[in-house]
Amino acid sequence: MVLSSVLGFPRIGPNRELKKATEAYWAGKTSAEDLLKVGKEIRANNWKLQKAAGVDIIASNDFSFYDQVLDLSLLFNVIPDRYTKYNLPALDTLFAMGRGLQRPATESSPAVDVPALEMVKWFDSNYHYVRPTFSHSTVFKLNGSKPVDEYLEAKELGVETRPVVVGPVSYLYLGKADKDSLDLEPISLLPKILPVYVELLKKLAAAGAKSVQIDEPVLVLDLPKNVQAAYKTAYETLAKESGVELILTTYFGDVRPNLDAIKGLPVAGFHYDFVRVPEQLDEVAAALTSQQILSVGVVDGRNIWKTDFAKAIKVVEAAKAKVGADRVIVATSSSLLHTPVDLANEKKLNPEIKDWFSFATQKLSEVVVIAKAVSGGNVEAELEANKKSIDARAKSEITNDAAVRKRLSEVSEADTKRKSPFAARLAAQEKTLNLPLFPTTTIGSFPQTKEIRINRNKFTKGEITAEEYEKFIEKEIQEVVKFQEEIGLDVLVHGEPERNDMVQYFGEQLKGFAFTTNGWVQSYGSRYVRPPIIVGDVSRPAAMTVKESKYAQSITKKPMKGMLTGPVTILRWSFPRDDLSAKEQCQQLALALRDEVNDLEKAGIYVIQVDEPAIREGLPLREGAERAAYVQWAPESFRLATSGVEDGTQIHSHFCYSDLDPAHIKALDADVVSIEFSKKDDSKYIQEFSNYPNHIGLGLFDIHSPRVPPQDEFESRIQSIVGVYPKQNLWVNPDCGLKTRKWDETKRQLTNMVNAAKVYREKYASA
Ligand code: MET
Ligand SMILES: [Zn+2]
Repeated sequence: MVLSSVLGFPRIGPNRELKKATEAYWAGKTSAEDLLKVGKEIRANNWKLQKAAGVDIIASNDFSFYDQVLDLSLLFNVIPDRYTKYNLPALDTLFAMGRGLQRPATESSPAVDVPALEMVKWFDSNYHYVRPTFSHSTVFKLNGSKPVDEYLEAKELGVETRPVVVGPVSYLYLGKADKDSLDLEPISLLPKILPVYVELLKKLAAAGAKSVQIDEPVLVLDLPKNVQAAYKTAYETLAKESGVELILTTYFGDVRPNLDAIKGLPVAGFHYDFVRVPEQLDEVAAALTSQQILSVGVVDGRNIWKTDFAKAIKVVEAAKAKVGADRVIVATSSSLLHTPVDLANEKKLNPEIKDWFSFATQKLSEVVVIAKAVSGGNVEAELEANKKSIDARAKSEITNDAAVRKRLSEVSEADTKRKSPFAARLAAQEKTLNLPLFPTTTIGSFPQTKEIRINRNKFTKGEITAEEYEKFIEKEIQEVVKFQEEIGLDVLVHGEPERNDMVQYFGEQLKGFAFTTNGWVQSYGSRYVRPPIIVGDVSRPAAMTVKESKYAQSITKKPMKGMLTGPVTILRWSFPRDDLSAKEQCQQLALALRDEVNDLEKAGIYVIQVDEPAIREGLPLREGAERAAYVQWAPESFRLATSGVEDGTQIHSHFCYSDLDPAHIKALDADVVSIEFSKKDDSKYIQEFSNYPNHIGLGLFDIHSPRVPPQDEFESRIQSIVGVYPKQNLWVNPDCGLKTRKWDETKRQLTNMVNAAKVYREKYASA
């Protein structure tokens, strides 16, 4: 009998109950007890749901009020001193580390302003974890009992669970040294943290847990030798001293390059992601001892597609043939945290398309059916229905648009190159645009006010007509344009008032996309996203942004910048197809955007910005062929979208979010790029892009903060940049769009920025 296993379930609740409860608590509207109660209800529902679906191995401790890695930091007492001095209850310490602690001054105490710990992307997903931050003074000790409590809580409900915790090597390797301990290498703390893991595992065993899912996802990264070596130390200790069976769990990639590090470890078994890397089966199976279990992840925890049962069963059968039915478990590829909760909540999806989807709740039955199928159970009806749906999708016109395929097959290399090299383009652009030294601009969005949101809602609900809404948007554009002219910005934007979200706005107008009404997925803390779904071949039925940009240009003599989201970013922030390569999906998006870029140019827009903030996060986790291919096709897609214009049309691009590779950015061949910079106080970082051959704007202020840097601060920032970059290459702009700011701050921030640029312009004009 092959068992079924689910590695974790979304904790946000079917109707975002957790978000509502958490935010109400933060706002001081409800008590901690109220919040704890909601958490308990969500956990109970999740366990019961899984049990009712027939899942054999159900996870506990997959719940979190913020982030599962942060939970471990609290549990292991990895709490930097700056969060302990206010004597907060545990729950508030958790939130202080996750989101910072701000309190106004009172008569008896000064104001508190402690920033949050660093937040980092969880591998290549859109989930973010809070980075463990270690210092020489960190003292590991058990500081609570969350995993044990939640195990017992499930048990009381009659549900036997398998607790899940992030393992010691991954926990340390995902962390970093605190500011005061920069010489500390986190992995060197292994001997100190192991006893605390042992204590925790012993407590779980004492509570009755027979096995524990111990997540070691860093095994899919390129690991340094000392980290690889840490596995043996860690797991020999844990296995020997804890008295509980461990299932060492990996996901999101290929473990083979690190297989030697875990081969022969005294654990009960291993879990691998065979959705991402089915090819690893032979080698990982061969590395098992004769007793060890193989948990086979075949139901995708990262996407919304119905599992192709025939394909999944083949993989499980192959595993069975290698290790025997009693040592195989059928599982989700990863936790289901990254999928929306329940497809049943979607009332508006086209039924043809809806039949292709499977959200977390539906995936539970999938694991169960596959396990039954390979155990000889009778699931004929389920297999047949599944085959019908899979075949229908493969044959559907939505997934096969002959015109799109033909157009893509005709793309030539010339289509991905501008007509002339940068120098010639620049000369042509100087004529069209006639910009001063240190041209000033913004990144696109202006404050999304309450009024904007109210009117958009009214329009969506049909409470105002399209004409009324259009008039409202025009009025917003007028105000934004007028303001920019008043303070003397050089390249204007229309402010993006018509856009709900920089990806959704385009997805809604492109053919090949579907949208959910309730398909929320946790991004970080109480922030959830609802990614569009690429369901079929993508094309652009009609212009998407021309009307607004053209209108904006018609009311000013200054150049108006058109504003688009790039192909890589649209792909990365959507649920992609699993039946077409990422590269081809990106190229289809690029062609659709190319039409838009060309139409903007035709409409008299001669500066066009194509944002690619997600280009870095798309980089495959490991070095190798896949990564090498990505750094080719991702910039190439951008160039395919932007190379149809004349030399005199200036193409901008924009990036925010950390750690860009200058070589990667260079490959876009954009005339001007703007990058996030204001928070990088590292004096080395300023050099990073100094060889960038085209023009560049380093973001001069943090758009996430209401703080208004005074003019002289802007001047000294410009001063330090002018020392490193050729001054004729430089633009002056913020870090990113201003949509989350208030008007008052924005006005003062931009005024100071523009005035500082003017000072430098005059200085060099007279020099
Ligand atoms: C995350 S990048 C955002 C760019 C977009 N044009 C904006 O200004 O909001
Ligand atoms: Zn940005």
